[in-house]
Amino acid sequence: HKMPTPSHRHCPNHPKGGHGDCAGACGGDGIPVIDLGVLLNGNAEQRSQATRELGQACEDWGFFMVINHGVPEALQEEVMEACKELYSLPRDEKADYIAAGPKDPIRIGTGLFYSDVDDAICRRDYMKMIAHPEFHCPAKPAKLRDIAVEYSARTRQLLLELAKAISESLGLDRGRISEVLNLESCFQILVGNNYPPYAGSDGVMGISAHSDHGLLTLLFQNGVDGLQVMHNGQWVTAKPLPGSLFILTGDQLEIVSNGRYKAVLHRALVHGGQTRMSFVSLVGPCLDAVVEPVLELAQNDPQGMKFRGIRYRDYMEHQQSSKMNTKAALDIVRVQGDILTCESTPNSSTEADSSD
Ligand SMILES: O=C(O)CCC(=O)C(=O)O
Ligand SMILES: [Fe+2]
Repeated sequence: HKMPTPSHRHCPNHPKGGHGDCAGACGGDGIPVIDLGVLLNGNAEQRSQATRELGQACEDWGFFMVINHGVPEALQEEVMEACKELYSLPRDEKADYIAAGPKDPIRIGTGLFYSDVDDAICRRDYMKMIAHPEFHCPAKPAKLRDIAVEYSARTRQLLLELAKAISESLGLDRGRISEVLNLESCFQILVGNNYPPYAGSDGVMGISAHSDHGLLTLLFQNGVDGLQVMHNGQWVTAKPLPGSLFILTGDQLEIVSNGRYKAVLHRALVHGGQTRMSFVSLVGPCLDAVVEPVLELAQNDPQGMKFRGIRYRDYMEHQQSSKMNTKAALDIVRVQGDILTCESTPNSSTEADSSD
């Protein structure tokens, strides 16, 4: 059953029109803002209010900004700098990673392909490294390791705290999602995306519409906007509040919540004159966890169980091996006859392209 809808405060940034009301504070365009300081350290009443707002953000948007998150800005700068250095290494120092396949723990790639969902050429360079349960990191630049160890630990802790509050927002014990997904052994990947400037950016974009395969994704950027999230059928450009981090809901949250919290569809545009960079820290279930709707949620749902169980490792493999985009990967576990909208594009010619 649904929690009672909290009384909506009117969004001060949107006196009229647009997306109108939003729960709690909100940034431009009504994107919800979650104050982690209040969520973790507020008094009981403040915490339960913040938890309701978090649930509302997951349900209405699948996307929000966190403020007072405790990840030092200096550390974010260091991540950005180290990543730039990695990109600018001579090619032979990166050759092993460039040759790596989707199952390798460290991978550097250049994407240039046509996406027919967006009718655009997608142009993105990326660096991916698995950070948990085993930590992997390129040997150069030498400073990257310490920075990545700390950054991955801090963002993982933040995302796991959010997972507890999200669990509570679903009316479950705080530890329930963590328990069913074995988040102690969670999968975590860091991704640095680099989008070169593209003058006359008509028909060119950075990354085509997709949802992330994990549970929760944290993202920040180099001051150049371009991330868009789908909300109420419209693309909304995400403009971060100073000091905030973006959080996106992933496919595994949609599955465990039995469809109540949907994975957010998102994409990134390129900038005409500036390089855009984004940095992703994605947390998912333990690779061996069989992900399925939490039993209590399915039992309380008149439509019953909306997804079948699947091992996260298999889900990821499926998502990465098939030519698809948007949210087609979820269809493999969707229970037949379900009336949820399906946004799959079976004839798509794009590669699987989300943060893997
Ligand atoms: O660059 C962005 O803002 C989005 C990146 C993204 O969606 C991803 O890496 O999965
Ligand atoms: Fe993504």
